[in-house]
Amino acid sequence: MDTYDIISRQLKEHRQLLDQMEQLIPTIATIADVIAGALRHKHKVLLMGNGGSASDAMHMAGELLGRFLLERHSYPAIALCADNAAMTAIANDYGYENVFRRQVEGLCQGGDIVFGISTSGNSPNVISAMEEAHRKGGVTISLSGRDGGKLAAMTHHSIIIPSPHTPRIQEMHIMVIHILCDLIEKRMEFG
Ligand SMILES: O=C(CO)[C@@H](O)[C@H](O)[C@H](O)[C@H](O)COP(=O)(O)O
Ligand SMILES: [Zn+2]
Repeated sequence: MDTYDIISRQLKEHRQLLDQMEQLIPTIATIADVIAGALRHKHKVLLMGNGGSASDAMHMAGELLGRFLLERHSYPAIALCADNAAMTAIANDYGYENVFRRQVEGLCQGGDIVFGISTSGNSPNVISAMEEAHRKGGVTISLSGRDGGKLAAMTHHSIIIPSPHTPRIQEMHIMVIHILCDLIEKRMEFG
């Protein structure tokens, strides 16, 4: 396959997947309502993911804490993957599987949103953190891909991107995150 074909195939995969996103509109709207409802009741959002999904978690936390498009007050959000000292200490002392679980144990209060991002839906550290979130009374939301894995099956609200390709799943995840931030901001500021 030549370079043109490689690029063209990836653009086509992206376009075809984008066309399938319409079916997720009701779920995206519900999740935006759930997050805005929690923020209105003074709860916070805890986010997590590995690799590219760690970037997505930090990206979303930044949009909520800073702003998306509107001038407004800050919404409380913490990307659990962003604290290098906590991540390395917990990984070193308790194992990588517990890097998010331990932070959820310390930070999550009943009604908080716990938002996990995993393309496979099977990253053990995200799944373990979601189990802890349920114990603490958190409301769990997942973004995944493929068949959703264990993560989609266990979270209260779930969006599964119907693709087997990790990069394509991640491209749709960031789009969903931007749409969520837009809806959350509008619901928070305009009701
Ligand atoms: O960004 C990419 C691939 O596009 C990678 O960094 C990828 O996020 C990592 O391999 C992750 O460890 C994959 O974990 P997950 O999405 O299955 O939870
Ligand atoms: Zn990536």
